Amino acid sequence: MPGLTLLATGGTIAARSRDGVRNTSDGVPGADVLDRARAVWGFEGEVDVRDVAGVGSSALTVPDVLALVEAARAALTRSDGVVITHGTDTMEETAFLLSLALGPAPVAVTGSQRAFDDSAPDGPRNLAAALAWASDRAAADAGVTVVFADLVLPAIGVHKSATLAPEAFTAPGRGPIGHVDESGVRRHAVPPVPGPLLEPGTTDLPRVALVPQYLGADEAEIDAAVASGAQGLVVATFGSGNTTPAVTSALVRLLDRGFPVVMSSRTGSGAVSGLYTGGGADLIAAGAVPAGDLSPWQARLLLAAALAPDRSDHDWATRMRRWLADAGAGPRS
Ligand SMILES: NC(=O)C[C@H](N)C(=O)O
Repeated sequence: MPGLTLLATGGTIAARSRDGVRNTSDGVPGADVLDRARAVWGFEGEVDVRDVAGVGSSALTVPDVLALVEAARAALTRSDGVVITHGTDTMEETAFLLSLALGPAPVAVTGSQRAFDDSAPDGPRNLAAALAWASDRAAADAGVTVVFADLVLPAIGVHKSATLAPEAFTAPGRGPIGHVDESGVRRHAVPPVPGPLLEPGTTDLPRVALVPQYLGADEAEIDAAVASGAQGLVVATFGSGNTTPAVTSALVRLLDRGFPVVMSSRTGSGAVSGLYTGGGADLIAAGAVPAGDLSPWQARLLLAAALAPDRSDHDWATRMRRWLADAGAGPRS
């Protein structure tokens, strides 16, 4: 059995530049990226390389990522662990979908902020670290992680927090759970790893809208989301879970007719709650589900997975609350 499978999807780690502009849709194959990474710390383990896509991550769709999930699922039957190279722009969403589908399987996602042909690239070291992590016992039950800039971050809660800096990812309140550098692999925390929520073979997810809060927001985006066929809605609230009076009223009306509404905060750190009347308290009283410390983007995918078709149990809210509790993002009932 080969040690690892590398699934290459493109992104800046494979991109070449011309006149200062990067092209992520005409990148180098995974084998070339792997060669450079092997040179960093002399990784000699066996790696089965598969090029599954060759695009910037902003061009990926949910069905594309669900196809990647299936490729990772198949790879896990042939190898001890999976490493995925991926653009950084949507890495936090892909890593989260992988964790919703695969639970505790050892999958490390990485990429770079600098192009393959940069004179001081960060990609080879990031991939070297991901290979070292995924082939180490420490990764065996840690689930999906993002390995980047020497840090090992859990997929749940990971967030791209810098546009260009090589230290591109954080997971406030949740990570890093480990480090990989010249001294080797160190794991110093056990992340909560809920069991899979997505059924094997899922090829698409129901449409879920994301509605942002901003000074003076009214119900226009909510109306547009419902009119466009959304089957659920995540509101990126102010602070600890608040919304404008107009948005609170519109969401309570939706909840009263059984429309799924989930709360997440636009702050980037900490959990949402029902602390204030006129906002979070009213939404939770009407049946909105608070998504703990999940970002609006990860909460959107969680709701979509909880609403996914072909489930015998149709209670999306129960499924979400159970998963959130197992993820350390909600109360245990
Ligand atoms: N650093 C990167 O990989 C950004 C790139 N635009 C991508 O997400 O594919």
